[in-house]
Amino acid sequence: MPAVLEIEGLRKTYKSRRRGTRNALDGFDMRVDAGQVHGFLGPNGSGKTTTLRTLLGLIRPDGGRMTLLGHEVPAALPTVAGQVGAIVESPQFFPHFSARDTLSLLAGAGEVPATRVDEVLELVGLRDRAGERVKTYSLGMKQRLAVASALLKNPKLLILDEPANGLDPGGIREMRTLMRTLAESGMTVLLSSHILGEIQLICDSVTIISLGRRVAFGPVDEVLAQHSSGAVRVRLEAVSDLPAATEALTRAGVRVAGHPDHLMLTGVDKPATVTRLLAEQNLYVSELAPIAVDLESVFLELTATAPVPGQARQVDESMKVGGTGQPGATGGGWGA
Ligand SMILES: Nc1ncnc2c1ncn2[C@@H]1O[C@H](COP(=O)(O)OP(=O)(O)OP(=O)(O)O)[C@@H](O)[C@H]1O
Repeated sequence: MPAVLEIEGLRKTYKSRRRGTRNALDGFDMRVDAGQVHGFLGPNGSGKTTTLRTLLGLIRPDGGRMTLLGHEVPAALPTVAGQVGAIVESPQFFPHFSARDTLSLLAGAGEVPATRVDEVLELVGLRDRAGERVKTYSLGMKQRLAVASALLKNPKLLILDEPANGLDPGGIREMRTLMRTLAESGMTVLLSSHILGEIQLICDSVTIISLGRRVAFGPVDEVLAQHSSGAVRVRLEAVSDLPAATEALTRAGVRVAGHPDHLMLTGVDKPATVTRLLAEQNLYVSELAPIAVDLESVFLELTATAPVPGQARQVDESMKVGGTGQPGATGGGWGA
């Protein structure tokens, strides 16, 4: 599958006399294949927006290589810009314009056929409110308008920073359907989001960034499998057999945690071994279920951002160069 977006060893340091020096990107790598919906995940301050802004030529990197649609950027941005739609920061719209006026203006400026305006209004679910002024729109409706504006040129690659921001549950579901529809039509979608359940449902593949470096990437299923704990829940036909099963499994080197009506096993390579071990003792399994790990737990583990009772974690202190925090001491943070 060809890469629509490739980043190798991207580095960016922000320097400010007042705020000091900060490594936002520290040799970051990324690859997004054609036709995929790709999730870009990372804690606050981990470098997502810096990556996207650098790709779009809004920030100059300190090192590394980037390609969009097979062309080196930023040099080839004038060539590829027409094939990339992006919302990286909340766009500002004229409050007294309607969605249709706004999109017609943008279509005219971008030499997009006027008929495309109604197509994108329909796609993002704004058709019925398209004639009303933007200032009367809810946050979610403005978000839909932003997506519509990025879709106007029917881009090959659509980059969206937090597209579900401000959407209600129905809107989030519609956005999910829209992303999938776009991917099925051949468009590649790169979206950053903090709604990990949503990413797990929508995305084919993900990149997780922490402290300006890639800490996981690949198809969602593979990332989950790589970080699966190997935990298995076992129920027996007779609950009274659980102590005997615990003894047999422990003797065989399996770690067992007992519960009133089941056992939790960890460190099991092949669940079939458990069935065999127990059957040899005339103990019969009624359920053997691997415990699925979700993207949220993988994310919290890899970025070290799981909440710690009694501690208010601070945002990305660890990234300050020459400051009190040391790289890797903590992950990024969710706080203010
Ligand atoms: N213009 C800037 N000047 C100085 N530091 C900056 C600037 N922009 C970003 N940074 C710093 O670079 C780091 C990465 O920021 P970035 O906005 O890329 O993170 P992010 O992953 O998009 O975070 P969030 O999820 O909160 O949007 C942070 O420490 C941030 O404070």
